Amino acid sequence: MDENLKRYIESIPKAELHVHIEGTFEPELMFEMATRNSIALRYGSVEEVRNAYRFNNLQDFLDIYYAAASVLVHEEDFYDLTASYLRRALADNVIHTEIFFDPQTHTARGISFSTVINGITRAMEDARKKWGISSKLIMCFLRHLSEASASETLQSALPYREKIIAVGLDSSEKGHPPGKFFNVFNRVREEGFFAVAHAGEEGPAEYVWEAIDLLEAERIDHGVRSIDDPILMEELCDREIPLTVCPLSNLKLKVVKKLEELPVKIFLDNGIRVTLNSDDPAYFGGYINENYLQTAEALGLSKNDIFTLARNSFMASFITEPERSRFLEKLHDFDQSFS
Ligand SMILES: Nc1ncnc2[nH]cnc12
Ligand SMILES: [Zn+2]
Repeated sequence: MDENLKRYIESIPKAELHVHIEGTFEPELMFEMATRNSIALRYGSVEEVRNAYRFNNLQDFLDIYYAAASVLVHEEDFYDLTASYLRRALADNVIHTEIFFDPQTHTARGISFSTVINGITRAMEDARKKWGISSKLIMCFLRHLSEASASETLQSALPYREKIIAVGLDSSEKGHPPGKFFNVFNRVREEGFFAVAHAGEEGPAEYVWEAIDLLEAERIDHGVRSIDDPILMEELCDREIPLTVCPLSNLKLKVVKKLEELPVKIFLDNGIRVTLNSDDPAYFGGYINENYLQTAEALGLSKNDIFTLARNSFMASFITEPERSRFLEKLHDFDQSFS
């Protein structure tokens, strides 16, 4: 790739809107925590762990991802995990990030909700003070579990409502349509949270319709299957509903055979607020800049496309309007002074 474009991608200020904190768990840190918490891992070395990261679909990945999370026990573990992601994101010039966490993965093994959320949010606060990185937290319900379990999780979250900006839906998509969570998402919105949902990753465009019409999701995570439905594409454009696309994730989970198949350029050219994100960077071989670089290379994206993607990331984020103006100003200043 052109050196100038590479430098532009690497240095442009951007927001990350789709990253699972449990998916940033690097094998080195996993071993360190397994040792300090006296938990046996089923792998003997970091290399063995990395070798196991070959997936044929979303479920293959989720099985390993949930197993690895069992090493996270104490508030300090959640703190360290979050701090190390934030440090890494900053190196990619992420100035704002909206982080997912999956409380049910932890509460199901007897870890309290407070341990998880206090560790994560303390690291977010410290990173803001130390490094100036802005962040927000999104709680996800695991869609392979019941709506009743999601409701219980929402109840546990209410004492921490000030720490959570939005509620989402993740895990195994096929066979678990958004409509399964219709009632709990009504409560999510009544309680004042924004709603988001993973949809149209492995599941059909119909699930994207359900997410926007039944759950009233304000942002769709992945959403790449929207390409199959021109009326849905128009709807996403008209209602300004952003998509948080995760290219390396889609490649590693075989949602696409090669990055050239990703409809990112088509979404851009149709005025859809598409953004690029890393999803589970420790598992998929790259943080956000690597996702931008490989996508730009595969799709022949221009500097102007990159600017639009970065601008979309701020337009699609759940920040206040003064914060958005401040970030957009930074973006424009960067673009003006880049040479
Ligand atoms: N790509 C993904 N899809 C659904 N659930 C997830 N949890 C973590 N990564 C995910
Ligand atoms: Zn995801």
